[in-house]
Amino acid sequence: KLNDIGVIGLGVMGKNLALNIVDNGYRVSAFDLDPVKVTAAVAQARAEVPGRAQVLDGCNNLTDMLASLAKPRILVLSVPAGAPVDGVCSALFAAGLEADDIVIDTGNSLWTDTVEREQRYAGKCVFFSSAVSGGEVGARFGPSLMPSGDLKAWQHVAPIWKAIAAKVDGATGLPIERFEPGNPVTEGEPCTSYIGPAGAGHYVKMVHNGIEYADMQLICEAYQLLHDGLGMTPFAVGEVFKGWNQGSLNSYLMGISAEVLQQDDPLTGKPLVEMILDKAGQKGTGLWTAVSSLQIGCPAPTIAEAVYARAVSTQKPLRLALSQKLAGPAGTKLPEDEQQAFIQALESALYCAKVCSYAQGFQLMAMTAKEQGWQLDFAEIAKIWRAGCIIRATFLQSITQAYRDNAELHNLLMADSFSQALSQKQKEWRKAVISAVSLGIPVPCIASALSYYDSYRSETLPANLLQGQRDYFGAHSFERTDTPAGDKYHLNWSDAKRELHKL
Ligand SMILES: O=C(O)[C@H](O)[C@@H](O)[C@H](O)[C@H](O)COP(=O)(O)O
Repeated sequence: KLNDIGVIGLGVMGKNLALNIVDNGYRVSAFDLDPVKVTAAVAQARAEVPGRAQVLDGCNNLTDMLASLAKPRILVLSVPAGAPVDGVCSALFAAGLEADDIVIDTGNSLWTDTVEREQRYAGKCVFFSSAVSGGEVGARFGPSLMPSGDLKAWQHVAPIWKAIAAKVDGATGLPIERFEPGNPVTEGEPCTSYIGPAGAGHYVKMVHNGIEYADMQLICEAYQLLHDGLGMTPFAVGEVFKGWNQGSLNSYLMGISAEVLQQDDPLTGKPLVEMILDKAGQKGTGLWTAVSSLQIGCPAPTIAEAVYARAVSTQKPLRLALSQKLAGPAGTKLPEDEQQAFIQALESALYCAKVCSYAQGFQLMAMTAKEQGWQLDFAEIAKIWRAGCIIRATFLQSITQAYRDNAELHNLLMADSFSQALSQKQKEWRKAVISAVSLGIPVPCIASALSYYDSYRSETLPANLLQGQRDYFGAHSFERTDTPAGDKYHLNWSDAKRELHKL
């Protein structure tokens, strides 16, 4: 009997996706340039559920893989973004791939590359894509999947994707999680649905990662405030996070942050986090999101600040030098009697800033969708992010609801549920930022989100002076508040009479 699907690239994500597909009853062919990885994956599939019928067939080359698959063939690529994707495609064409075979790129590819590949490979194969979120455990037991491209191809892929995707309870919206090989979650709503034409899925995943950056940075800022500002141990901060994880800040990232903070270093016995060098890595998706927001003119300061925070963290020598040169506030600890109120205020601040970073991400997707002519369903996107992915959080249910109430929502801050919550919590948010500033502790994301909030609730912004400045030095002209929109004026600043001209 021919197999149902092939997986190419058996690194952590590829191997786990393959095992997940096998768990769900599909026959899988697996290939990797490294034969050791093939043997290991086949052995793991056998060992995890001894004696089970469905198998993982290891292939020695792509020709064998193509021969082992039912047509039209479905091939999952789990290789690094960029040239490796094209490398595998060329090798598949050489091995005999056919025009209606479906190739699915599951890496973190730049969305414009995906658009270009679909066109470039048209007639040689159906180049499809499905971004995957959830890391290695997600890939193994249920990721969030963001497929896009040819709709007919999706019809072929959908049954497998819906089977392997994370699941949520339809009524509560809560994840249904089980991490047992051979015993997949089959009940509940799958966290995957067709996103749109080529590139749309990778764009949505990119924004997911931009929001992920902001979420992570916000939690890190809270940690530094509690650790440096209140003198709490990492373990004690972990306890606070565990408490917050029971409330409106419930999320996968909050949960793992508590675990990381309460983990001791196997080598020294000290809190592991105190042995980890404070230099953050990044592989590009957050940066792409910030760049996309700047290009399209969608304010996403909290996402951008999260990218910058990673950048400044890598400049350790400069920070060490400047920490000896630059003065800061005298008091660096919050008095005991203010600590409880501060922890509460910080919880509100984190919630408000989190809402703002999601508002930035969803508005960015909406503006790009308009530009690209995509029909993105934001209620559905929030729904498939409720489980499996890195930003999974109960609060995504409220976003789903907000877009179900109004699919044309311009910005999440317009939704009553969020505008009321932020209006109610903004006092505490300000208190947290004021304390951070007076303690000299950097909160680029918590504070930029507050400025974002205050900018959007400002009927008038100082852009009137800015237009005056631009007109003064560059005759860039300005619109007036008392004439029809679009009418442009320029004042002759260098002329003593300073005449105003309608352009
Ligand atoms: O959704 C996910 O499963 C993750 O986001 C995944 O895609 C990956 O871990 C990031 O790419 C890490 O990104 P950085 O290395 O840029 O932090």
